[in-house]
Amino acid sequence: MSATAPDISLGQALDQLIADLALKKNADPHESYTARLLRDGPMAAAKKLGEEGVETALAVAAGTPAQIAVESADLLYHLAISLMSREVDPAEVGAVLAARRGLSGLAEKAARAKS
Ligand SMILES: N=c1c2ncn([C@@H]3O[C@H](COP(=O)(O)OP(=O)(O)OP(=O)(O)O)[C@@H](O)[C@H]3O)c2ncn1[C@@H]1O[C@H](COP(=O)(O)O)[C@@H](O)[C@H]1O
Repeated sequence: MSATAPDISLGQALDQLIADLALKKNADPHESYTARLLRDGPMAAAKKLGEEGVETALAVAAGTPAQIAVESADLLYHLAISLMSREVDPAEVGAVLAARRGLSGLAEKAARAKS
């Protein structure tokens, strides 16, 4: 991995990506991979997302930090495509994460086990 810190945060890069993808939604599928994936629909997007999840997991298990970063970026791209393919606003995902903030995963699990 690079010795210096990147000059863009993951949140900023994701916001930028999501804005860029919205502009590609109705592009020519011969000129835009995004448009091609969206044309192919949610089932194809889900398959691609699963593949990228496995590739990321394999990188985490045995890859270098740089390989993990590359596979993670592919995974996030295909997650963004998958959300678009089902018309889920990425802000909804953000809201779920924000609502969970400060609630320990362990406490949440324990509360679930009792109900
Ligand atoms: N961030 C990405 C991005 N990340 C990953 N990918 C694509 O996803 C692929 C990773 O999936 P795979 O390794 O499975 O690739 P593959 O086997 O060639 O894929 P398939 O043949 O199975 O479709 C990469 O090779 C890229 O082609 C991306 N394609 C596009 N973007 C962004 O989307 C923008 C719009 O792209 P277009 O819609 O193509 O103009 C670009 O400017 C980028 O910012």
